[in-house]
Amino acid sequence: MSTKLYDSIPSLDLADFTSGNPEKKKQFVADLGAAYNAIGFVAIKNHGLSDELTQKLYSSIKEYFSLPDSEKAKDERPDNGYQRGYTGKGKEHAKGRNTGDLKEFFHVGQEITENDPIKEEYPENVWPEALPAFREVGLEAYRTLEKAGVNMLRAIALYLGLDENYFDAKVKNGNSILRAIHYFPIDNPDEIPADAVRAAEHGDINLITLLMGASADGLQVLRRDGKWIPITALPDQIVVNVGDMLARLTNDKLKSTIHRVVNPPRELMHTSRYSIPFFMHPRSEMDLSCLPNCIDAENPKRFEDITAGEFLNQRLAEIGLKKK
Ligand SMILES: O=C(O)CCC(=O)C(=O)O
Ligand SMILES: [Fe+2]
Repeated sequence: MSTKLYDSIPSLDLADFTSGNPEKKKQFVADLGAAYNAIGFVAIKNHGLSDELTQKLYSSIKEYFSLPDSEKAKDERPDNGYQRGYTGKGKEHAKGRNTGDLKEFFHVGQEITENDPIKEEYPENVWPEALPAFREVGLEAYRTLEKAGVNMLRAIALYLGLDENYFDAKVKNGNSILRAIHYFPIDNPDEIPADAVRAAEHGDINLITLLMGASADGLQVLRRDGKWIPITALPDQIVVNVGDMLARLTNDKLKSTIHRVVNPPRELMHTSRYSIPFFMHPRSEMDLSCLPNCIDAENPKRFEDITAGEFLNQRLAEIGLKKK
């Protein structure tokens, strides 16, 4: 079967799925499935994030990353695999590489407000002392993106022939992470390793990723024919892509598309780039074994059975954030 090759990623309106019109909802599911089959990425509007919240979040993370590195280092938590707080420049590398990416980032994790034993599993969030306003805006963005993610997973469930609410309980109080990234300025490009890039090619670990700020230049996705396609999303859109956990669950029916962030031209290496992905993770106990209806003679089972928690730990070691 040949699939259509996309020159850009398709745009969809999440309101078509949520507004209660059955025809539009059905079309959204069909379009999403086709796009995920072919390229693994879509741009979404009506995701629930207001311009105001987006602006506030960006201005506070810009302020944070402008602090001296020694100040930000106080927010590092290596003992939990950097799953909360700050991660310093060059610490993370893509799986299969040793050269660190040219980025620093800050993680916000799930805050459990009800009686759920999973609270014990999660490290406390870290809130930068110098930036008290960050907490409220960070958590509001977290909850908004989580809600949009639940709706995307409902559409994905329908596409897969599952119950619409298949993922709901699995992601409730899940281990999702909001990651604010700063691709820092490089004053002298000769001083960095020759093969260092902003984000080397990789697949995301989680179920799906919802990416704010993908409109800035640099993000590219690897098309099935081996060509790199630049992502062009409008400012009011977020980009939503399939991660490795969903690829495993669906036995690659939905593929985790490899992507990267390339360096700007040499004369622009002294400029910053910011982006904020939300990595949607389920609870650690979720079984990622391939769904039986995604396995057949043409598609034999490709992945070993594993839980989400085990898979995450394996991957954190492979990218340099957790000791092996
Ligand atoms: O910065 C971006 O646009 C993408 C970042 C990314 O792919 C990631 O952090 O996994
Ligand atoms: Fe990514």
